[in-house]
Amino acid sequence: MFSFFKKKPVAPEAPVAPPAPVVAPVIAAAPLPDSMPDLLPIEEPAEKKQSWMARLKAGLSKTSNNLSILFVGAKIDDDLYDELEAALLMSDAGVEATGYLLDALKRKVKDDKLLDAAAVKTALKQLLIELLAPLERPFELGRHTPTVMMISGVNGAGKTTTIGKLAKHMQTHGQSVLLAAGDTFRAAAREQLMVWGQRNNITVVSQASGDPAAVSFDAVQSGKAKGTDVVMIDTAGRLPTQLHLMEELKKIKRVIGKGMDGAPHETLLVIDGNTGQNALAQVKAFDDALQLSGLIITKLDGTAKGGVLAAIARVRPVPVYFIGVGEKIEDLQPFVAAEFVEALLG
Ligand SMILES: Nc1nc2c(ncn2[C@@H]2O[C@H](COP(=O)(O)OP(=O)(O)OP(=O)(O)O)[C@@H](O)[C@H]2O)c(=O)[nH]1
Repeated sequence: MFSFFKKKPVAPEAPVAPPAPVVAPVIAAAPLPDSMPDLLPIEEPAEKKQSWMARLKAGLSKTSNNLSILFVGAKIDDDLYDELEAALLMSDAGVEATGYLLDALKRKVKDDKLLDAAAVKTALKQLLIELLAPLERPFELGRHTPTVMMISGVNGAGKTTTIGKLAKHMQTHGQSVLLAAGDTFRAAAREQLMVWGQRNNITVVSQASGDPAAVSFDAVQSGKAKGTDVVMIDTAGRLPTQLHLMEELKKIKRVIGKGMDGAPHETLLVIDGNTGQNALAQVKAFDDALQLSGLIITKLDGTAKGGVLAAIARVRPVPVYFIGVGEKIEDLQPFVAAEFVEALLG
């Protein structure tokens, strides 16, 4: 059993197809671009290592400062509720979730006859945990061989770095991983993944002149032939308003399904948590197009918009598998509602 991933017993799969040719060009080692930091070493010196909770807390401090300050020596009156409403909206919790939380909190204060601000804060924490809990879902591996993951998102959301972090985590936990450089739009993105794969001994399927659907298909075939545990398919960044590119994503998903029945087993969206309500719009648009199975929310470090998770929970509750608070490998961790709320209002 893994701490980072939940391992399911392997289910019998359909007979393995004959090996497909894998294009795996050898490219000279080049300096890694800034956008793909070297993710090794995993272990940092103990004195430098902050615990996950400390890093999560530090990352969310801009959001939490705006909320926590309200409860310091406050009276429970309309002013407190007005300020709380403003703070929740400023944190990009959105109108729906803010209204829901305020109504529920007022009811609880009345029913439980809460008299001081500290008790109200505790009640708010409880309500937030209840709201966010349905987003919490352990990431399961081992149901399929390979488990095929398709990763999408807007430009710069953190897709490629997140794939790198997850691949290293999986490799560390004894899983074999194969990556598909499905971002055929940006040559540098492909090279970035290739160089990183070489350094970390992870096979990357790539095509110089690429159709992303074909690269994805090759990767799935190769993963099946080799009995790889996980195939992760990177895709080029795109905006939901670029309709032809959204159609391309749907095609990639369909073609992956032709490579393996039931694949992709995980259709993931990476969102930049710093974009607040815009991130919610992305969740809706990508979910409409792809029927997402999960989210990965990056860049929650330094954001004042951490409330967006409440908006997602209320409006489009797609499970959040992982959250990220920085560029290092250990800065990406499974989402746990109680931890998140503790960091926000602890
Ligand atoms: N501060 C911070 N930066 C992050 C985090 N995750 C990723 N990044 C950085 O965000 C930048 C963009 O990351 P990429 O992985 O290249 O993003 P992408 O979505 O693959 O980008 P495109 O290929 O252009 O679509 C890089 O500089 C990453 O190091 C995070 O949790 N916190």
